[in-house]
Amino acid sequence: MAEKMPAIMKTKPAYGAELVEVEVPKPGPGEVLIKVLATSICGTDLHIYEWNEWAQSRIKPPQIMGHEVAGEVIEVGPGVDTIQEGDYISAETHIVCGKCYACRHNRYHVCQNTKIFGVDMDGVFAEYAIVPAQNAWKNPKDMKPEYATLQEPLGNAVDTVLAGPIAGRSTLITGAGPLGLLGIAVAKASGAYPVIVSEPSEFRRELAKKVGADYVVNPFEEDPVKFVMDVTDGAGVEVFLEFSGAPKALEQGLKATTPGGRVSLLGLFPRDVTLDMNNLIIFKALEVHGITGRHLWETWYTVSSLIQSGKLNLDPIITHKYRGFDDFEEAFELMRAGKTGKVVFFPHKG
Ligand SMILES: NC(=O)c1ccc[n+]([C@@H]2O[C@H](COP(=O)([O-])OP(=O)(O)OC[C@H]3O[C@@H](n4cnc5c(N)ncnc54)[C@H](O)[C@@H]3O)[C@@H](O)[C@H]2O)c1
Ligand SMILES: C[C@@H](O)[C@H](N)C(=O)O
Ligand SMILES: [Zn+2]
Ligand SMILES: [Zn+2]
Repeated sequence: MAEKMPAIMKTKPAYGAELVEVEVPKPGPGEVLIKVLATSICGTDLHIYEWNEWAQSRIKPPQIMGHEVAGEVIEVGPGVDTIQEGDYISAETHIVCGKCYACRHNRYHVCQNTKIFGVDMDGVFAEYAIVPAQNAWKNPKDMKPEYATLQEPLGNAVDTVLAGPIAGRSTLITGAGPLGLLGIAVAKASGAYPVIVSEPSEFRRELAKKVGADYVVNPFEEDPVKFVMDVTDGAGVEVFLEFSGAPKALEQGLKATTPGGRVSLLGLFPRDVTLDMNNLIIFKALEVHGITGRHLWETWYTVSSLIQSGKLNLDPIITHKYRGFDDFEEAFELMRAGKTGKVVFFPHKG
């Protein structure tokens, strides 16, 4: 194995990142070293790349970026007995403490001491990467690396879609970015019908259709509430899944949800949102869920089984594949411009 490797690093507290040569790391106690077979870009990586306000407050350059991954374990550190060399793993990115009030209630997804790799420490946009053994998830050997790396964001989508009954339920999804697209795939595989998607980008509406959306609407040209009412004979949808983080989409989705329906909110809003709570939520007796991260480890079992079932239509979502990291800037700029679904790197060129 080479001693040095290329890695996409946030080198400076400014826009962008650099492709640099760094030492291949050694796994410490409780850690494993993986050969990265596939790694994908998350919206959080874009925020770090853009150096937005959140990134400025959280990231400490120099740091290797990236957290969605699939790889083969090539070395285990001292004290690791759950994972072996040769295991094919993906990784939960939230490193939880196991000791706080939330963890002791089995609510690891809201651990108050959560650290995230690729955010609070070096990540996986490299040929080799360190993963804490407690965060490793073993994959079946025949799972394609480009699917295995998507399991972490798929976990977000699964928790959003499956926070309540979905089979046979009319469903509105607002936002068909990478996560909304994964949400469509999960909703369709789980039997939702009809799945209506509100998304302003034509490119992403087309992707939504390819993934399986039954109806798409452009909320900037047509009223999505009227659209939903027309499709559902005036009833409104049973399930509203918010994947855009757009305040207007939230309001429209709540209006389009049938009284007594279910709402799951994953999108993060850029500012405080003002809503008519009485008429949009309370008098409609809506069931509202905030969604964050993934349930450990129940969600991973569901995600893995859904992929293995062959029912998740992931191929149209993976719009860009890169061998090596040489063209990483193009990948980031395309994603920033909203011209992608999921972007996957295969770091090893050979
Ligand atoms: N809660 C969590 O744990 C968690 C985890 C990951 C991501 N997120 C959030 O989930 C959201 C989706 O992530 P992503 O990577 O797909 O983001 P993205 O920005 O790529 O996608 C958002 C999509 O919403 C669309 N949109 C904008 N305005 C809209 C409107 N008025 N109506 C309908 N659609 C509209 C955009 O065109 C875009 O395609 C983001 O807000 C992200 O921050 C939350
Ligand atoms: C780190 C963040 O981007 C990640 N996708 C999460 O679920 O929290
Ligand atoms: Zn992420
Ligand atoms: Zn904790």
